[in-house]
Amino acid sequence: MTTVTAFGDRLEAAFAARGRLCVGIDPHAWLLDEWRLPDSGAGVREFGLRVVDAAAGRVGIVKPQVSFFERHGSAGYAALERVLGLAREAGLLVIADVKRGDIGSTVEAYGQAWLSPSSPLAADAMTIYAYQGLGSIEGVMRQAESAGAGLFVVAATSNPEAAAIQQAVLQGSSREGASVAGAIVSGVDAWNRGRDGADERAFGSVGVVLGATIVPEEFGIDVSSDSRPRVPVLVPGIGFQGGELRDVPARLGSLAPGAILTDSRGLLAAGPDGIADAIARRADEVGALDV
Ligand SMILES: O=C(O)c1cc(=O)[nH]c(=O)n1[C@@H]1O[C@H](COP(=O)(O)O)[C@@H](O)[C@H]1O
Repeated sequence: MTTVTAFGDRLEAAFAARGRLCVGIDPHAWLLDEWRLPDSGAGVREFGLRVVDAAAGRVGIVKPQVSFFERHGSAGYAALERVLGLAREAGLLVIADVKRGDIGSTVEAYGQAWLSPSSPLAADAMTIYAYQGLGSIEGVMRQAESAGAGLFVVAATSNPEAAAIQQAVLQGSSREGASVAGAIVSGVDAWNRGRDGADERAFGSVGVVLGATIVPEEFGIDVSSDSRPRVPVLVPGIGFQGGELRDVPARLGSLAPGAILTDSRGLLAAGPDGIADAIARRADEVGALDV
């Protein structure tokens, strides 16, 4: 039987080696234009490969947003397979930003697509939704664990229109009275604490997504209690969406040590000639944060 290294342990190693900046790979049509690349499968492939090249050795984590590849159908998927493969060969931890969610058996099929080591789309982690109930993601959490992969469950997002749903209060369950976002974070935390060897681990393998533009406490998320293993927290929304890097540590409070600061357009807009320097500068800024 082959042993797998837990995603939380691999994340800890990535933090130690390269810090906590994550480079988003989001080939928007306007960025392809600025990068003088065609808006096609070949264009997103070239874009993705160049971003991976610039990220390798400067950061430890990348996050391809698959929607921009899906726009080009099978050619986009072929491009994505290459980008995922190159990123993993370069030693980067790859978070596939796929945002999947459904009944349990279907989520597990998504898990096979994105987390199974034998899949052509294999990544180290994927983003998911638990809006069909925390129970609907239990199977994929187990699947991720056996593959040594990670999951990031969307909890409180960076877009302003999300608050009405994510701040809503649960009724008629064991988490009665908790907000949707709060229940997701505490559910993930409880899952990580219940794993074998949890006591020795710095980080769990299931994380949450909390936008840099929001204040977690306003979403009913407890940021005062220190939990171990720590919950990895994917933090998007810096720069283009108005989130400030310097606000993140105080806002995340006790969750801050798990923070993965992710930036897409704020780096990609530097263009093909400026991307490597932009990544290096942002990595220094992230490294200077008190988390
Ligand atoms: O899960 C995500 O990464 C995510 C969650 C969220 O709350 N907000 C959010 O913007 N994202 C993703 O993070 C990236 C943000 O892109 P930039 O605003 O260009 O840095 C996009 O790929 C979004 O899909």
